[in-house]
Order: sequence, then C-alpha cells, then structure tokens
Amino acid sequence: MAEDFLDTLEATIRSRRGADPTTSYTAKLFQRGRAKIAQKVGEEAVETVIAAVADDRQEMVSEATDLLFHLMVLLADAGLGLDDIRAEMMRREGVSGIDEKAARTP
Ligand SMILES: N=c1c2ncn([C@@H]3O[C@H](COP(=O)(O)OP(=O)(O)OP(=O)(O)O)[C@@H](O)[C@H]3O)c2ncn1[C@@H]1O[C@H](COP(=O)(O)O)[C@@H](O)[C@H]1O
Repeated sequence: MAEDFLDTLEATIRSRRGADPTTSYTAKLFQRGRAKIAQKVGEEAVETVIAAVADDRQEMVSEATDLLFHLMVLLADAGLGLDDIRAEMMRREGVSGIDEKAARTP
C-alpha cells in the first residue's frame, strides 16, 4: 500500500502519546482518555451529518476532516490504526452490502 499523508499523520498522532498536552492537542486528547476522544468522534460525526443535510460542501470537507482526525486518534488510543481498517476493507472487497445483508437475514 502506497504511503500517503494519512500514514504520515498516523505516525504523528502515535508520536504524541505522552507528549506535552500544553503544546499538543493530540497529546491533550490522549491525556483526557478514551471516553473523551470517543465523545469528540461523536460530536464531529454529528457536525458532518448537519453539514451534509444542509448541503454545505465546504463545511462537509471541514467536519469530515475533523471526524477522520479524531477517529484516527481513537483508533491509536486502542492500539489500532489504518492498517487494521485497510485489512477489513480489503476483506470486504467485492462483497456487495446487499448480498452480505441477505446472508445474515433469515
Ligand atoms: N489534523 C489535525 C486536526 N484536525 C482538527 N484538529 C483540532 O481539533 C479540534 C477540534 O475542534 P473543537 O472546537 O471541537 O475542539 P476544542 O473546542 O478545542 O475541544 P474540546 O474543548 O471539546 O476538547 C481543534 O482544536 C482543531 O485544531 C486537529 N489537530 C491536529 N491535527 C493534526 O495533528 C497534528 C499534531 O497536532 P498537535 O498534537 O496539536 O501537535 C497536526 O500537525 C495536524 O496535522
């Protein structure tokens, strides 16, 4: 898988564990803990949805970026990362959501 900016960002996020929370927002999130990080993911998800319903494309990009950043921090806090998401996405490749749902719905 080609290295892209998200991989660079993931490395930055991981490097902020135990860093100074007065100079790093990511370090501050880690310090505040899993529940607070999860809350931020929820807030950013809601803000993304609001922007989508308002059909505000610029705001959607901004809020979706906040959402993805906070989701990456949440994954990192749990010892997970983009490789785990890639692996799961690749496992699902070619399996239609329609077929997958039909297989688990009696
Ligand atoms: N991509 C981001 C990024 N996206 C959003 N944010 C921050 O996320 C916060 C979300 O906004 P909010 O208004 O909800 O935050 P808040 O009111 O401060 O939060 P709370 O009071 O609710 O805790 C803002 O402070 C944004 O600056 C980010 N902060 C950092 N990054 C990346 O992470 C890197 C490391 O950042 P530091 O850890 O701060 O050095 C940076 O170089 C960037 O590449």
